[in-house]
Amino acid sequence: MQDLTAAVTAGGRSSRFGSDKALAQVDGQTLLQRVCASLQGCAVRLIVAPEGRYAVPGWQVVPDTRPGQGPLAGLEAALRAAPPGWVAFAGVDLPDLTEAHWQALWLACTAEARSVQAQDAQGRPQPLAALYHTGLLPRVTALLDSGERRLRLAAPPENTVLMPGLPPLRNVNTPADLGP
Ligand SMILES: Nc1nc2c(ncn2[C@@H]2O[C@H](COP(=O)(O)OP(=O)(O)OP(=O)(O)O)[C@@H](O)[C@H]2O)c(=O)[nH]1
Ligand SMILES: [Mg+2]
Repeated sequence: MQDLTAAVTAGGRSSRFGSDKALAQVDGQTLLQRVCASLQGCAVRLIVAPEGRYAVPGWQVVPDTRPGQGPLAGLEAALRAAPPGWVAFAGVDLPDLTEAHWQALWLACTAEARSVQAQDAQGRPQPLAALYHTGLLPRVTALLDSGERRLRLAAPPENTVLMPGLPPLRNVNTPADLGP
């Protein structure tokens, strides 16, 4: 984990949630705190968000280079700010993320890989709780410049390692997703 740069992308508007979901609580902790806790073992720790919106001790806030353009733009800002190497990139809205999730992805890295992503039970990749290499920055910038916004295109499929079998990650988009 020391060799990974942590980057939590938190520049969204939470329009479906209705208030800032990063500050919503699960078991006495905010969603942002929970995701940060899963990445506390990383030496460099970044939150991509507007300056002044969040303060987490030990975490550096990096502003979006293209505010409001979505998580692919958040990844661009993260890859730009990170030292060369691997970035653990997470959404704020995955309260069940654990250090074990990141360690499993880290162990699955290969020499050719530029991204490592968990696959859910339906076989869908999970690009918002995934590893990305800083070498992807020119590709991500070119995608955004061309108007592309889909995070799942950030890495070429042939350089993406998919890992089935990890515990499913709950994704919070509305207050109902927080459970009863
Ligand atoms: N840095 C950054 N992160 C973003 C941006 N847009 C969304 N995100 C983050 O990407 C993650 C997943 O995005 P969504 O579930 O769509 O969150 P959201 O955009 O805040 O919510 P909605 O407005 O309901 O779509 C969350 O962690 C968001 O904070 C952005 O423009 N910049
Ligand atoms: Mg959104």
